[in-house]
Amino acid sequence: MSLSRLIIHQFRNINSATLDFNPKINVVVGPNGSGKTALLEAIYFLGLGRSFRTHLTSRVVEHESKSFTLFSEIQNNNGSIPIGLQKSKSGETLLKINGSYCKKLANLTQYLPLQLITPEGYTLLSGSPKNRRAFLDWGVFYHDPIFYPNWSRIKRLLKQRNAALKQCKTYNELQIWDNELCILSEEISQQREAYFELLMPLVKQTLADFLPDFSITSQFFCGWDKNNKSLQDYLFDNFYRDKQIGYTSAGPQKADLRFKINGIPVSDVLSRGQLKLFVYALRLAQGLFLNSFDNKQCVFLIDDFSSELDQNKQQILAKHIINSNAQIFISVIAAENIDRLFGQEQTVFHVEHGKITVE
Ligand SMILES: Nc1ncnc2c1ncn2[C@@H]1O[C@H](COP(=O)(O)OP(=O)(O)OP(=O)(O)O)[C@@H](O)[C@H]1O
Repeated sequence: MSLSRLIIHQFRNINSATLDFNPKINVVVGPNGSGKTALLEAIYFLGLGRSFRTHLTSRVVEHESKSFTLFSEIQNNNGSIPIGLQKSKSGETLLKINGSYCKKLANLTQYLPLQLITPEGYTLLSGSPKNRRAFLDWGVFYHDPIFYPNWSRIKRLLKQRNAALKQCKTYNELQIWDNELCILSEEISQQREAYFELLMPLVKQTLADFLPDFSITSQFFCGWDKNNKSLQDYLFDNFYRDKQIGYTSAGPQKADLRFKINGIPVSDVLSRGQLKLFVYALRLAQGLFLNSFDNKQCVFLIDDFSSELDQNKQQILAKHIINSNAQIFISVIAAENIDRLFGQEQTVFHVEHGKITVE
């Protein structure tokens, strides 16, 4: 899957643009505040139906306009799919996929598997487990079609269970949710673990190039200590404690990925540049996985490619990006080094005050 064409109207400072993209590498060059991130944000909006910078559509629509519109052509294994999305400041959404109106923005996710890497991307490793669950679940979502319905059901069950937890007096009153919750939790934990086991060898291959001086261990934590007791037993034993804190403290909603060097979390050992390289290794591996196991092409949005990486690391990273078989959009402030890194493989877009031109 790749984005072959994008027409933008009134999105941030981009008033109007018609862009034909390279199926491999697209470099977006421009000074600060020119609209590079706005272009990546527009692509992200098409892939996920939301922004990565704000949850308020009114911030994304051009100041003087009432709505933004994005038209795109997405190429997949069977041909081309037109997608149109319009969102207004007052909250109306119009989505058309392949000629038919569509109500759910969530339907967009199946057309353009997107990975975003921003300068703050290292929070995947240093931030809360929620970030790592989102990372893992992105891959499981595309790999295993029953993951999403299972996970949606678990989220609903947990919401009901947490509400009931506050009211009930004995554990037995929760049993009605826990029977189904435990079965589904086992299932999605197995799906997550199976995906992680297949992904890690790809991550390690890339890490051998990116961070050759470190030996990094990885571990999937399913959300409770499986070797100690079953989730059913945890839910029973934690009843009074959970009731006090007001939520369920064990289960797949607490899953995490743990990466360590000599037993210490990577976020306490690696520098910011090194953490950024680790995040690249993780996300590039997901792109490779999607390509080799799921026969889909991933789209990478890389905001501010060169930040915090020295020349040598940029070169190693560029080599992996070229070999990733994904479609890549990279934003940079200055293009000089980029030509040397990506050579003939790229199309360069210049952005100046929201106007985009092709080199
Ligand atoms: N809703 C909007 N309407 C019009 N302009 C906007 C809107 N929201 C933000 N802007 C402006 O759009 C410009 C583009 O911002 P963007 O973040 O895309 O810049 P950038 O090229 O990525 O810059 P940097 O290199 O500093 O990250 C900024 O000048 C910003 O003030």
